[in-house]
Amino acid sequence: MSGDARKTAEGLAYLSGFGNEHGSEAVPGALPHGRNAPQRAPLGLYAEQLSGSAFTEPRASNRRSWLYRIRPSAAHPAFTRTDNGTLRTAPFTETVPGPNRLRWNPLPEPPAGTDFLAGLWTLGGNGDASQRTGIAVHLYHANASMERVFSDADGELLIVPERGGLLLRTEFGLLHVEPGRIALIPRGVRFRVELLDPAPEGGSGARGYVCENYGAPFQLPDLGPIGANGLANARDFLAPVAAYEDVEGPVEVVNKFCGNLWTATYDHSPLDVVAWHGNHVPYVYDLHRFNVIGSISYDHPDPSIFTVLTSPSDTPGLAGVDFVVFAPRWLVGEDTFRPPYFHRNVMSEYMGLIEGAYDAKAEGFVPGGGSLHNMMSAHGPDEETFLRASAAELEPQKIDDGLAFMFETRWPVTATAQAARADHLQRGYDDVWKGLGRHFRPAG
Ligand SMILES: O=C(O)Cc1cc(O)ccc1O
Ligand SMILES: [Fe+2]
Repeated sequence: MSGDARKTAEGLAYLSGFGNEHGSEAVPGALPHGRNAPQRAPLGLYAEQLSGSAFTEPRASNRRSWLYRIRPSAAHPAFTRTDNGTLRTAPFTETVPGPNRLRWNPLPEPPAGTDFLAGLWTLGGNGDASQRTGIAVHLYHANASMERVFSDADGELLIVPERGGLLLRTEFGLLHVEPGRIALIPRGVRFRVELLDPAPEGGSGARGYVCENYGAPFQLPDLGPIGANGLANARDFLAPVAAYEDVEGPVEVVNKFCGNLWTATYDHSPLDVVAWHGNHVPYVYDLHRFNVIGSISYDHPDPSIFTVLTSPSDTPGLAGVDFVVFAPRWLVGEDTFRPPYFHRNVMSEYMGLIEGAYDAKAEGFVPGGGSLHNMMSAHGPDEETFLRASAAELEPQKIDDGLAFMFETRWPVTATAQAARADHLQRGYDDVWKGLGRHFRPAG
């Protein structure tokens, strides 16, 4: 194992900037200059391109990286099928998509020895992985570090921890992510997840959410009249510096391909990239860096103003999925009902809670849980929130007691069978709106 690969999460070095042409070498001289594929790559390494877009996609959306590695990725035996566990993939056909509002409590405790991959539990999703459209919503609960290596050919992985820190050992280097931060692993990039804190505060194991995005890679949203700065600033996305494992010996590598898990035992670690350059790279981002923009006059703005990352579709403004964060902010709206409004949305909304509480729900929406409000399903503040906000004194108010997020997607989300039948599915969620009675007084 190289010195770099043995680093802990503390003191990791990063490269700042989203979408940049980054480059890094763990050993001086490992990264070639002036060409990608010299006749003999430096230090006896193999040169290999990893393409995240078609070769011919427009420059603005073209993604690839060049990796300089001890062994070429091609040097591996055949993959064989292995158990998919609780992982499911689009098209989702185990249930029919429904108009009912659904809400779940956190996942139950997994058996001892559950690593991140085994701990992935699919809630639902849309589209078709082999057509590269749509998303899957997964939750994870793990209590063991991975010893195997994983890569996902079906899509990129947006990891949103809710409990416990993770060290991600990727082909590109090491990333540290913890609750309040997110990680983005591009399609096809191999990585291993190690738990930094086996007994985090509030419970055992590491928990969180994953958006598996089969569609166009996440990018920063356009800012329009907001201007050149704001929301998630590009420089706050951090890519790793090169760090490699020089390990000879059996390593299990699991590959998710068109919905199934495939396994092969390599005779070396595939995390053996000594240098790399390119823009198809993993990132971490601290959600506390999000520059929240909102109304300073009246009305509650649409939550698109809170978009951190968007996966665009062929129709401008219509995202395959938006990742939206409800971060601490001031509310100052005058003569305004300040919490999220009642609404029906053509987009479908999966929401999760990283910590604290969410301003539309007084109770029942808990960290590690989640809610699904599918296309056109009516939702909004629960009764208690409605009554409180309708009567509130409209002083400037700091909302800083929680961190919630939303995966908002253009297609309805179909639940998996395990999600539709789960014990931790809350029965009676509709009741949170039941008491909203009539206040209509025609005479004013
Ligand atoms: O349903 C939700 O809580 C998410 C949401 C938040 C908001 O501020 C406005 C609209 C919306 O869908
Ligand atoms: Fe909503």
